[in-house]
Amino acid sequence: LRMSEDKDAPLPEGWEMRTSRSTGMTYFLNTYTKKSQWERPEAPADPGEIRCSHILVKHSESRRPSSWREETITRTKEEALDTIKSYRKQIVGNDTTFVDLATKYSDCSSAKRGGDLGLFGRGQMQPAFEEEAFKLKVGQLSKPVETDSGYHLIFRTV
Ligand SMILES: O=C(CCc1ccccc1)N[C@H](Cc1nc2ccccc2[nH]1)C(=O)O
Repeated sequence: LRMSEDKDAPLPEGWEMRTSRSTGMTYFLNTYTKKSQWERPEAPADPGEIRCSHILVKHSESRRPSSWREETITRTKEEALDTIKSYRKQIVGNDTTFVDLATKYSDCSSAKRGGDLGLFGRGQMQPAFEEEAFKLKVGQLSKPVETDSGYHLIFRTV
């Protein structure tokens, strides 16, 4: 029995199993394009666009060492990484929420929206950010990600 015939095998990300109302036959729905197919998909559906929130901690070597929070950001890279790691620990430990920390501390204007960056496709965000964001499953929190802006925690929402 080939793996692909294993009816219990989980479907690749972005696909859902449906039953045809008219024939009772099983088909597969691409939750992004809303297109359906009879064949069981073998690869994740390409999301095209995803939606993420992030927390950014800038430092003195950031591309723009300034933000709504601080006119001139002087913390060192090391301090910024330690800070973003402590935020991740607090979130994973349920001591606070991602949105609360983003709103209070993120050095990006998206802080005003709990860190939400809205929907974006490939080619819109800095490469290192995009690469990690598109690896995330919905509901997953990244490890610290470094870009020219500073250190980020990324949370994929859609
Ligand atoms: O570039 C922006 C605005 C990002 C944004 C996109 C969509 C909605 C709201 C904000 N802000 C930068 C900080 C910054 N650098 C980033 C790099 C990758 C993703 C988000 C980032 N945010 C800055 O303020 O220096």
